[in-house]
Amino acid sequence: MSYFNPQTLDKYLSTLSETGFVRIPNFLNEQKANELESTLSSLNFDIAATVNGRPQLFTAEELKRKSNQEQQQLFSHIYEQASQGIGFVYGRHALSETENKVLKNYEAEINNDGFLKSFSRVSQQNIIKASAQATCFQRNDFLTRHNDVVPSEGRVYAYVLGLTKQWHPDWGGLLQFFEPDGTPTNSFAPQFNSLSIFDVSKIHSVTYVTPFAKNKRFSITGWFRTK
Ligand SMILES: O=C(O)CCC(=O)C(=O)O
Ligand SMILES: [Fe+2]
Repeated sequence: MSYFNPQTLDKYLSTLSETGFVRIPNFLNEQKANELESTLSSLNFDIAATVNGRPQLFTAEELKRKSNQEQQQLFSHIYEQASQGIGFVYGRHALSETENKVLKNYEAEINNDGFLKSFSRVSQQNIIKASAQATCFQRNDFLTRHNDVVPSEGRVYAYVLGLTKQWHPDWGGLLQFFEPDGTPTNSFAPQFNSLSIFDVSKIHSVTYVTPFAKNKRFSITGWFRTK
């Protein structure tokens, strides 16, 4: 059984090179997508947040150990920065450090030669790897506008593999693109087993997940890289 759904990537890759982004539906074999979804549903995520302008990771226990006052101070600092368009809060689990077999297997599959070659061809750059992290956005999580350019990592394309089974667009959590002046353009609502790919220079955000979101927004995200 093949890990990916047999489909021709070519038409999607031409859209990617013409517009800078594309979404491929039904990307993985259905059974593999279900397996990843149930893996993420029971995974421990650290909490990634921007503190004093720097990304920080907390374990859930570390946050719980803080007093109410410390938590309030931390979040009022995070929200003050966010009000100026800086920062994020969401759950993250790095695949480079995971012991989980299902996730390890995913990482190996997304790094298969065929993909790396296809993405090298479209970008006309030598893509040597795809990085990966599992993410979970729940109520009150967000990721403000940014681009994904990191020259030291040689990021070329970002990808988001959607693993949320049920989502309502009114719950937020949209992958939202913007013009450089902040005008919103395209937007992708979470969609199970879709692979969204975009040029790292595109400005984007994950919109605030509302307090009435009933589910968690699970994804595996990463970058196709030259370094
Ligand atoms: O989860 C998403 O849709 C995008 C995540 C993202 O922009 C990032 O991790 O840099
Ligand atoms: Fe991003």
